[in-house]
Amino acid sequence: MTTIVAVENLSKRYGSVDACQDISFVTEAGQCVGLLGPNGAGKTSLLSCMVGIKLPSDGTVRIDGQPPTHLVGGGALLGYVFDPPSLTTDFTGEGCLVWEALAQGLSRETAREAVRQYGISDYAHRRVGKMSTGQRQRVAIAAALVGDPDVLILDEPTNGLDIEATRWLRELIVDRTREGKTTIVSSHQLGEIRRVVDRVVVVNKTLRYDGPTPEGSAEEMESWYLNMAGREQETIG
Ligand SMILES: Nc1ncnc2c1ncn2[C@@H]1O[C@H](COP(=O)(O)OP(=O)(O)OP(=O)(O)O)[C@@H](O)[C@H]1O
Repeated sequence: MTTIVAVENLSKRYGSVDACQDISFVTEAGQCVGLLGPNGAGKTSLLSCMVGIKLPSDGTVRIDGQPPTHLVGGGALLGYVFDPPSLTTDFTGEGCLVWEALAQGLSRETAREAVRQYGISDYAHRRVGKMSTGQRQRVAIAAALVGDPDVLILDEPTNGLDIEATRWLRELIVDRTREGKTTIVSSHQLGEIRRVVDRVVVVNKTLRYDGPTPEGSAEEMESWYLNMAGREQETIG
């Protein structure tokens, strides 16, 4: 097993707000890891530090041994999508993929191939600003995948996706894992998460759990999660 993502003693503070406190975990190449935690638990802050769009207050992140800030434009290693996706609204869907491909030193044809491969041809000619939430999300995911990155980080990617698109994303993640690619995905959809991940990490400011996805019914998983996230008392009370 080769460690591809290493988070070590990561803390993120915004003024007096502690979003993440002393979080450490590693992800092996080829794993799919689900990141769970209640609203405000620090998932987006953690993932933002992991991809280098925010700097940790303390601690380090290494993607294949390098700080993520050294990987800007290095899409072959790292792709990511946050919610809402950061796409230029005046670009067409295809334009976004072309932009991303050229930034990575890839050809326009690679971008056009990705439009076909990721099933966004029906609306890729439309401007992002005129797309539905789900269409935008699919374009953002396709743009993140244009360089076929070894590591893909997705923050609540099923937001706005319909049932067909949710299945599309699930199959895409499962295929990536089969190919030995790494995916880290945050979500509030426990049922969806357990269908694609090998392992879950639960945070609520601090790391609460890092291990295999629990077995059992949907209700049992929900109770397990609330307990891990430190929410069981509040829910029962
Ligand atoms: N830019 C910011 N400035 C100040 N506080 C922030 C900022 N971004 C996040 N926070 C705070 O940090 C904490 C963690 O927020 P974060 O968005 O990382 O949580 P999350 O787990 O992704 O939440 P959700 O599930 O609701 O998306 C929250 O208390 C939030 O209000």
